[in-house]
Amino acid sequence: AAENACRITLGQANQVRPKLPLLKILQAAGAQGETFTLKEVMHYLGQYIMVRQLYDKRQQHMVYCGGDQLGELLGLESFSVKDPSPVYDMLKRNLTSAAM
Ligand SMILES: C[C@@H](c1ccc(Cl)cc1)n1cnc(-c2ccccc2)c1-c1c(C(=O)NCCN2CCN(C3CCCCC3)CC2)[nH]c2cc(Cl)ccc12
Repeated sequence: AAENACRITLGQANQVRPKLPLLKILQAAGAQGETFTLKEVMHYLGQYIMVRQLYDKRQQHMVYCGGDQLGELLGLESFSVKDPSPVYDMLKRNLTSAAM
């Protein structure tokens, strides 16, 4: 019925499609497929930072991504997880809506 159709489209509506450079980073962290929720994108980016050991072991909120593809995408050598704005700016540039 209509509400089911609505739920199906809503389900699809919050999917995003990462552009290739970001998709490669997510896949390096174990992501499968080409469309994700924003929550999944953030999860895989966090996993990527952990697996590539880009965070400072002593100051664990600091991420040193210079020289890594993540740093290329962010245009940053480092950032603090306490200020997500550079990450959101990068996502705006590297995510398209998958609903289309
Ligand atoms: C609140 C959240 C966040 C989420 C988004 C943003 Cl833009 C900032 C901040 N967050 C808080 N600390 C982290 C973090 C810190 C160091 C290393 C890895 C992750 C995260 C990030 C997550 C995540 O999915 N976080 C789950 C719980 N984290 C706690 C921290 N844990 C580790 C901290 C370092 C030592 C080992 C555990 C991992 C699980 N995804 C991210 C992706 C990026 Cl581009 C940057 C940071 C994160």
